[in-house]
Amino acid sequence: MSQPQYLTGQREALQEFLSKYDIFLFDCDGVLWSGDHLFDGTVATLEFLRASGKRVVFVTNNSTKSRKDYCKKLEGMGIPATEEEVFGSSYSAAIYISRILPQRHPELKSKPKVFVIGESGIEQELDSENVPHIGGTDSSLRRLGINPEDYTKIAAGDPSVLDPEVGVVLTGLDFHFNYIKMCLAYHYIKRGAIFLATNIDSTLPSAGALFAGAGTMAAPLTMMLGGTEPVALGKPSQAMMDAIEGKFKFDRSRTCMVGDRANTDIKFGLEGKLGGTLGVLTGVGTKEEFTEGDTRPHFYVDRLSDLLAAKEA
Ligand SMILES: O=C(O)[C@H](O)[C@H](O)COP(=O)(O)O
Ligand SMILES: [Mg+2]
Repeated sequence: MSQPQYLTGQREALQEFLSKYDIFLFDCDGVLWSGDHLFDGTVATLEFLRASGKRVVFVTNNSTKSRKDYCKKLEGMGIPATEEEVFGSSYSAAIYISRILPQRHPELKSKPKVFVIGESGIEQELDSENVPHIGGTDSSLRRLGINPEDYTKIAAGDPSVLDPEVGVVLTGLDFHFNYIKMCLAYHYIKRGAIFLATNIDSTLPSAGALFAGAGTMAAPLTMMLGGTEPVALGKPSQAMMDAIEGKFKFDRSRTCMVGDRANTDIKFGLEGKLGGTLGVLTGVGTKEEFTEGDTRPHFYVDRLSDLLAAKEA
């Protein structure tokens, strides 16, 4: 397996690297920022790339925000962006549910609703595709524990707690995850609902450390279901890559994926047969993973702003 080329501090190698690509797909968490902490030089680097005629698309697995929310976050951090330049796992899942799934599962016509475990980003993107949904940020589900009547009603399939029109369960990063949501999702799936996830990242980088990722919302269901894994629509899913290519019509050979996580971002770029992948060491991935792991980027740098060294003096 080839060794990735380390580019930090290598002006000529960085210039040659940049000359290979017209479009950069940018992961967000762990590359541009850690939570709400913007990494130094991020704005200058994106401005440099855009001034050099490069196209920038933000491709994030973070399903808590919609494209509109991400535009606000990016603008707030001094990074101009349009909704057209943002592609998140919530949007990828919403497109899949509204446009791909009905072709494969005609039975969903009578079960159009999605039971959501996740935050507002998923609800907004399902709304953008006119997909009806329940759960999510519903305050009646943001409670601790479970009542005796919950047990009896769920066990009996009472339609007042198990909506008979739910045909899909979609999990994503949920900061209000709890027992009742898990039990409802399990019973929907046992009753035939299709098990999907926006993404199954194990951890979430924030404040320079790691926290529970979206995958930890799906994992308990997989255990309860005896090992059944969800179909995940975020990176590295090629359904997401195909949707992005369909929207931006880019030349894959002239496109580079920039990310901090080997098993999502780098795998996404490699399996998508992009012209290149660049790992950055400011998020989840480590130098050992990038240089000795099973999924290695073509290139890697310590931090995104190292690309600025390519600028002519
Ligand atoms: O747990 C998660 O959902 C992920 O850690 C997080 O959302 C990753 O976001 P990305 O690095 O793809 O921007
Ligand atoms: Mg990331």
